[in-house]
Amino acid sequence: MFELVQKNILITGSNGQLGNEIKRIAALHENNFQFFFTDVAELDITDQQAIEDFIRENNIKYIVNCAAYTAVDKAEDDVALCYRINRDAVANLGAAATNNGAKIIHISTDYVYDGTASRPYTETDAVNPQSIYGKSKQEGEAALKKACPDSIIIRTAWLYSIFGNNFVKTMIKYGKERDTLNVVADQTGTPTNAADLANAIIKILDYSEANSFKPGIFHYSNEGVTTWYDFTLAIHKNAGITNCTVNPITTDQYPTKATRPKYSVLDKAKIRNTFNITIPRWEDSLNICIKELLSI
Ligand SMILES: NC(=O)C1=CN([C@@H]2O[C@H](COP(=O)(O)OP(=O)(O)OC[C@H]3O[C@@H](n4cnc5c(N)ncnc54)[C@H](O)[C@@H]3O)[C@@H](O)[C@H]2O)C=CC1
Repeated sequence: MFELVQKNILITGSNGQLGNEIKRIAALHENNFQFFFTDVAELDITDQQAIEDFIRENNIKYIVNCAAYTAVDKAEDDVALCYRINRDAVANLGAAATNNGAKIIHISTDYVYDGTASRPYTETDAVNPQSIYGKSKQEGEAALKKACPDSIIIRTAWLYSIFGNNFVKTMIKYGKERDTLNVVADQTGTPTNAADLANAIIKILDYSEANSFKPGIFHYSNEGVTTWYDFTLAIHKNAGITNCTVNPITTDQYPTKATRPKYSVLDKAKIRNTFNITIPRWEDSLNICIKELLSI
């Protein structure tokens, strides 16, 4: 008789934007997968022994690492902790996965690039991070590949969600409170609705079960290109905010501790073609998120 074997999946950092979005859709996939949702209180990824024990005791087959140190500017001063979470803990996860025959899907960032390109980055382009956060994530990728060659690394960008704090929520808040707002117009990239990335991750898990695990680096953001300024205009339009004038400014006019890439559009042909994933445009996904935010 055919026996359905559920595969156990550990989601780390599940109280964050991406982790919460995976939680939301997990129920639809419980026939194939049993999810173990954890965050730092239940499972601190810097605790190597705890990670080893958890993976072994729960017979984990896949780890989706959504845990990270994500405070980009704060990281410039909080260097040791940033590296502990974004590099050393990722190496530990990799070692624990290898020791226990598990596979990893790890999330990385467009900040591994220096942003000097003038065409979309492909996964084979040289990395050259310009911030502590970017460096820590890039070194995390390298440490993971060494500790667990059977890993998928997804570089994403400009993540937002109905959960947590993010640019979309902040611009809605400021748009309601202020008459004018200055937003950087010379940084180009693509926003990513974390719900879309969560769907892509589930699709990769399904694919891995049905076919084979395809290790490597992959890009994922929504489709299209924008700047923070144009993104803000779209946010306000979708949210029905009409009383706030948004002024375009340059990066020099808005200094931040951490250097951001000027250009970080990601080429996504590899993830689309490998896993047969359809990627929504950023305008459509923004519309969906804001509709949901306004209904809460
Ligand atoms: N937010 C963004 O704009 C972007 C994020 N990314 C990457 O995407 C991934 C997901 O990001 P978000 O969901 O936005 O992050 P988030 O900041 O919303 O969530 C991160 C989660 O990790 C948890 N965490 C931190 N330290 C931990 C530890 N030692 N043990 C266990 N959990 C710990 C936090 O409690 C939090 O719930 C991260 O790898 C991030 O670097 C990549 C590009 C852009």
